Amino acid sequence: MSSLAIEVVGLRKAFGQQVVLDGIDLSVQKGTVFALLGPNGAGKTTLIHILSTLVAPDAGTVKVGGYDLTAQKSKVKQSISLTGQYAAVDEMLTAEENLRMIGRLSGLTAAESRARADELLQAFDLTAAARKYVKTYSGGMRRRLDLAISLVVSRPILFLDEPTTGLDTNSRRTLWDIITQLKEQGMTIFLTTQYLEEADQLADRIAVIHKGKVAASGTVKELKSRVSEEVIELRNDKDELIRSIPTCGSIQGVMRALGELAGTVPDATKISIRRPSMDDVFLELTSEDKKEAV
Ligand SMILES: Nc1ncnc2c1ncn2[C@@H]1O[C@H](COP(=O)(O)OP(=O)(O)OP(=O)(O)O)[C@@H](O)[C@H]1O
Repeated sequence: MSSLAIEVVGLRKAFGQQVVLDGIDLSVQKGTVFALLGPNGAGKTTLIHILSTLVAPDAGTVKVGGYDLTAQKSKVKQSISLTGQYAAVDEMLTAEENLRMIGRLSGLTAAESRARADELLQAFDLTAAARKYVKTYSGGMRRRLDLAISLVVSRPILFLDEPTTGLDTNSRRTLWDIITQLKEQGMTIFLTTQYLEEADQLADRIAVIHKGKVAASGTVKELKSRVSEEVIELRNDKDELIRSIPTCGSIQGVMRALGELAGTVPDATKISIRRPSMDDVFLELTSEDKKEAV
């Protein structure tokens, strides 16, 4: 049996004249977290919608859970859960009612639905609020419920479209913990995110899509090492960043970079050297004028 949960080869999708995905190749190992990054409008949601059978591709082969997306669509559906940006939660019901309703709709008995709802409310720290209307929930509680709802019936592959967008730091960290636990239970998680830190924290592998193609893919470490070894940062009195310069990490590289800068940044009062971040990777891969490391 293949060790891959998702295999995509030559995937294409256009909406009218607009080519959104122009030959995407990627693969995701079972039991790992895979993060898809890309600028706004890069096609992340479109890709997740194709992989979760909501949108048909124009060309390419896609296997999800070992099944062919086109020829074995119902098998694919039975292998996946999806939490989208606008999940189907009824705000006029309580969390408990929402979970039980989805259980019943998914074919569980009343007793099974109740037991599964209780289990998920506990796992997602929603027991105290279980009987409150969802419309009274905070953004973080709401997002935990979205995720819980998509897990009422346990499936091996979970798609998460921007799971933490708009959440505060604490809620984001709680969701990261939950996602990590799901992975530890053996689930494969494919997520899209605008937060590079999220990909950095969670993902075993990352793909950056840009202009319809995979601009780069690999582990966080591999992607960071593609950019530069070290980044010099210059800041002013107010600690605002005024220049960042990628370097090859050698003393000569740092000296060269500083030599080239001489006299060009009179406002700079502080200097630091740091490892590249995912932001550097993202900018390097998606910006029109790339900065070469010196
Ligand atoms: N059903 C559709 N009909 C026409 N155009 C569409 C449709 N769905 C998406 N698009 C277009 O495809 C492009 C990619 O959209 P998509 O939502 O996949 O990007 P994204 O990377 O998820 O962006 P964001 O980070 O802003 O959510 C956009 O230009 C969008 O307008």
